[in-house]
Amino acid sequence: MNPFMYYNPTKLLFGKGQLDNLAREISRFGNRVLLVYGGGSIKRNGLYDKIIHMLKHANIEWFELAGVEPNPRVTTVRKGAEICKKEKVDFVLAVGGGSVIDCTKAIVVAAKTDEDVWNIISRQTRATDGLPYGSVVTIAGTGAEMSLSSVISDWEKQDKRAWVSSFSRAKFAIVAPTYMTSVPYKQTVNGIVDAMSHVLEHYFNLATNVPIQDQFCESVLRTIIEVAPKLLNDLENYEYRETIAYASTIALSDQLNMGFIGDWGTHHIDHALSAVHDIPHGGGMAILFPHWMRYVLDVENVLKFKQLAINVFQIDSNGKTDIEIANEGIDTLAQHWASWGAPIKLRDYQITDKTLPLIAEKTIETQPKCGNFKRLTKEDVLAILKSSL
Ligand SMILES: NC(=O)c1ccc[n+]([C@@H]2O[C@H](COP(=O)([O-])OP(=O)(O)OC[C@H]3O[C@@H](n4cnc5c(N)ncnc54)[C@H](O)[C@@H]3O)[C@@H](O)[C@H]2O)c1
Repeated sequence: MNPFMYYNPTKLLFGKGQLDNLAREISRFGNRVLLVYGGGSIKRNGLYDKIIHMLKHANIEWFELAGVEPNPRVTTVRKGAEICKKEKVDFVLAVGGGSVIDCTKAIVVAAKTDEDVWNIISRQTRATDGLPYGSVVTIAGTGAEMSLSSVISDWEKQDKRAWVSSFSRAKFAIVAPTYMTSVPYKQTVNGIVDAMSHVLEHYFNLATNVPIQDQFCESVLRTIIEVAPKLLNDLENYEYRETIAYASTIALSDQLNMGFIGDWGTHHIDHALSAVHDIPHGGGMAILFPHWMRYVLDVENVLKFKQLAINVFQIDSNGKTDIEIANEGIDTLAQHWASWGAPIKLRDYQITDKTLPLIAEKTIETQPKCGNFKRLTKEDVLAILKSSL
């Protein structure tokens, strides 16, 4: 493995009752709070009322930014930053999923500069300061609560960018499976696929001597595969929600990938795809990942695919070539996702071959070094997209 430094100071409060610590955690940093949330699911499941009650009780003044879009827009980030500046907000609280958390990561840096935040998101300049923020996570999948990264779209330019800053690290994350029982079936599937795709992105790396990291990844994948169908048959089951939520958080907390960088090429393709078509991230990953695997599999890297097939998908290797075993593993992954109801082809989102060259162009334009396990050219990206139709 490569030498590494691990530093993740986000305080994680996980599970039943942890929400009760919210006001205490906020009060360590401020008492004028911007509450950021999405389309209103937190009002329907009672979380909003509970949080407002806690803020009032702790004499914390709050302002609100509601309506953060799935695939959050830079225009919404600007709105949030304006509220922070005008109301002298000293802490931002994200309540929701990856979209709300990502939007908050951008708001906190935008609130501390007069520069347009897109310059930071598009990596023309770096953030130099940021307000502190925390999150209450209401949907499992992205793991955005423990990660530095944020993904923001400029819808007018059809541009979606992943960016990082040391100021986008949360002070705390409260992961609340209790409030995840209201997540609808389709979004639950998207989240499960997203968490698995993060683990798979780590798994496909070029480092040598990473047996512990490999087995961490394999055990998370095996557990998700075992629990996901149970959860999908019983959406209100707390224990299944808890397991998937923990898998999702750990998948992007940098604990599975110490000592190497994973591939991430498929994520880059999906960012360009959803910049053009505004589809859910988990849905895009479900379509793209098996096709990326089939495209990059070759005799030089087959052993990693074979290891995945045997250790995670329990493929019987008797009498089969390495390539056959690897392909059976890929097919089994795709079958699991399809059987859970994940989309399997781009046409499931009414996407045709018309926009594929543009998506390939955007992928490489925003990420010239696309993929680490296998570096992809624009032609490679186009071929993967075509096979995903
Ligand atoms: N920052 C990162 O590290 C990272 C990683 C992966 C993906 N992302 C980004 O995150 C975004 C997707 O986030 P997401 O998958 O968490 O979904 P999301 O935040 O977009 O939410 C999806 C939907 O679920 C609803 N929802 C959320 N919680 C709910 C609940 N408890 N009950 C009922 N409905 C609920 C929301 O209102 C929304 O309509 C994408 O923009 C993606 O690019 C970020």
